[in-house]
This record gives sequence, C-alpha cells and structure tokens, in this order.
Amino acid sequence: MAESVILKNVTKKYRMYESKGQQLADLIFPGKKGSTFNAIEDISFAVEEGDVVGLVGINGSGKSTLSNIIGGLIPASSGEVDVKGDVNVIAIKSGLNNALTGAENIEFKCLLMGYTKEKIAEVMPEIIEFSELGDFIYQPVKQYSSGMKSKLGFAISVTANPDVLIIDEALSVGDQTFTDKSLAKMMEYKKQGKTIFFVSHNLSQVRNFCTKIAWIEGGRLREYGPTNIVMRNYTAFLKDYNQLSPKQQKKFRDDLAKQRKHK
Ligand SMILES: Nc1ncnc2c1ncn2[C@@H]1O[C@H](COP(=O)(O)OP(=O)(O)OP(=O)(O)O)[C@@H](O)[C@H]1O
Repeated sequence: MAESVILKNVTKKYRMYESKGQQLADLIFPGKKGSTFNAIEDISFAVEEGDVVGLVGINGSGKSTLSNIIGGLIPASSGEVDVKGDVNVIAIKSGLNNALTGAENIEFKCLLMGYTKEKIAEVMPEIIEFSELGDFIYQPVKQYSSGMKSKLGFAISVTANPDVLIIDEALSVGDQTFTDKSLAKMMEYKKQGKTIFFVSHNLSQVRNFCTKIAWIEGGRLREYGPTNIVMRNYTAFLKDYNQLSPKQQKKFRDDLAKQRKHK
C-alpha cells in the first residue's frame, strides 16, 4: 500500500508567559520574553492508505495538537507534514460555528470545500439524514449538546468523503446507535483504502478498529506500530500509572511538562 501521510520531525512550539505583563511586553517589543512549550516534539512516522491509526496517550500528551497539524487546522513550527489528498477533521473541541444553525454550518463547510449552490442543495438532505438531528438542524449550534455537535460534524465529514479522515474524540459523546453507525462508516472508508486517525481514550474501540497505534507521551512519539504490540505496552503503562496516587500522577505529568519547556 502507498504511504498517505508522512510526518518528519514535526514540532509545535507555543510561547508561554509567566505574567500578563510579560505577554504584553512581548507584544509591544517582540523578543525572547517567556519560554517555549513543545506541545509536539520531533514526531516522525508514516501511515499507509487503508490504515486506521489510533492516537493514544494520557491527557495533555499532544494528540489533538498532532491531529490538528495533520488536518491542516494549525501549522507546525518546524518539520514536514505530507498529506496525500483531501483531509477532514471531526473534533468535539473545534470545527463548528456556534452562532450559526446546523443547516448554516453545513452550508458554510460545503462552501469552504468548494461546493456549488446546486451541489449543496443536493447533499444537504443526505447530511441532515445522517446527522439524525431532525428539526434541531435549524437551531443555533450553541444550543446543541456535545453529542449533537459530534453528530453534525460526523455527518458533514462523511459526505465530504475525504481521503484522510481524523476523528478526535468525536465518537465518545454520541449515543450507542450513532457510534455504531459511525464506526461502520469508518470501516467502509478503511476498505476503500482511505486513511483514518482515531483519537480516543476508549481503548476497546481502538483495539477493535485500529490497525496501528501511535502512542504519544509528553509531546513525543513513544511508540508506533501494530495495534496488538503497542496496545500491550500502553495498557501495561496505564496499569502502573493508574496505581499512582493523584499526587504522584500529577508529579509524573509535571515532570514531563518540565522536559517540554525551553528557555
Ligand atoms: N494554543 C495553545 N497554547 C499553549 N499550549 C497549548 C495550546 N494548545 C495545546 N497546548 C498544550 O499542549 C499540550 C497538548 O495538548 P493537546 O490538547 O494536544 O493534548 P491531548 O493529548 O489532546 O489531551 P486530552 O487527552 O486531554 O484531550 C497541553 O499541555 C496543552 O496545554
């Protein structure tokens, strides 16, 4: 199978300030105030067409940052990101305009994808049907629950039929019927040789649906490989981590964060 996504030494740095004053001073006199935090650090791996890659890691490890970089929503600070074909991200954390209704969001997203008015009129009923939102589609998205937002995001992306689909926690908030329907759609995509990234804390879904796993820890790629191997190592790590007291877990995360901070 051909490679569809290639990441080479991808790093994402954010500037961190110790105070509001320092942030303001940096805006007025840009310089080296504050420190940098590597949300993602030197990540390299390649994914093949037909792969479903589970992105796993504890909170704050960098899964969403990496997904958003692959999805073209945010730029990397350095490194190379090569994605063959169209890419679409479905995330609970981003993607929809809260001030617009569901139907207006569909129209907006379709316009961004370059659809004509006629094409939008053609796909609109399909998207509404897949979303199962009924008349709520004419309500502003700010009135939606996270499950409803996820349904709308998933329905739009499925109709967009991208070559690379990124699902960031979007299936963890819907009801079981919708999740099953979405997972079935994901499998259909996989059979068509498309590439899927699946960010999830639901390890049984990752085990059942992913061909490979990228385990992110402290912004770095700790392990990448076949699901059975990486899952065995990741669950062993989680077992140890979950045995730590909340204070010890915090220390573990703080120590990792310290390694990501640079003056
Ligand atoms: N815009 C930003 N500015 C500064 N730091 C950021 C920004 N976005 C993310 N980060 C930091 O980068 C790290 C990785 O965040 P990210 O959301 O990618 O983690 P995650 O693995 O998706 O976490 P979770 O499982 O909790 O959703 C976190 O420490 C976060 O605080």
